[in-house]
Amino acid sequence: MDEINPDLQQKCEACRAGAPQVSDAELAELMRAIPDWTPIVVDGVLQLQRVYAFRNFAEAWAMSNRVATLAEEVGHHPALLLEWGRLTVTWWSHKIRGLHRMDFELAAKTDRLLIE
Ligand SMILES: C[C@H](O)[C@H](O)[C@H]1CNC2=NC(N)=NC(=O)C2=N1
Repeated sequence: MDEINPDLQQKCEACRAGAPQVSDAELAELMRAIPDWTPIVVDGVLQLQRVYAFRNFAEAWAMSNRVATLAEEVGHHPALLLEWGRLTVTWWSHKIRGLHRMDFELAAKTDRLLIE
């Protein structure tokens, strides 16, 4: 098992067991900041999901690379489903099996990676 990069671990507030999940009130408030995203529940775990549409596979692929680069920078990772003309991005915090404020921040950052 290769050494876990300690500063990456520190960087990701949401990646620690015991990190706080957002409350229902915070969820409602935070969702207003990311109106194009949808809260979903998968295997009992609350997650944030958005489907981005593109003209072809290459553009969806390029966006997936930008999101992957963001994830590596912050040490917090989404699920990415890459298809022809579509990229589905799903953010949640694995360790706490739910949503941390960081998931909302990263959803907003993901939107800013779109190149119109
Ligand atoms: C060791 C590594 O830093 C941790 O497993 C990180 C990796 N990326 C992660 N990403 C997400 N979304 N949740 C996590 O709990 C998580 N943990």
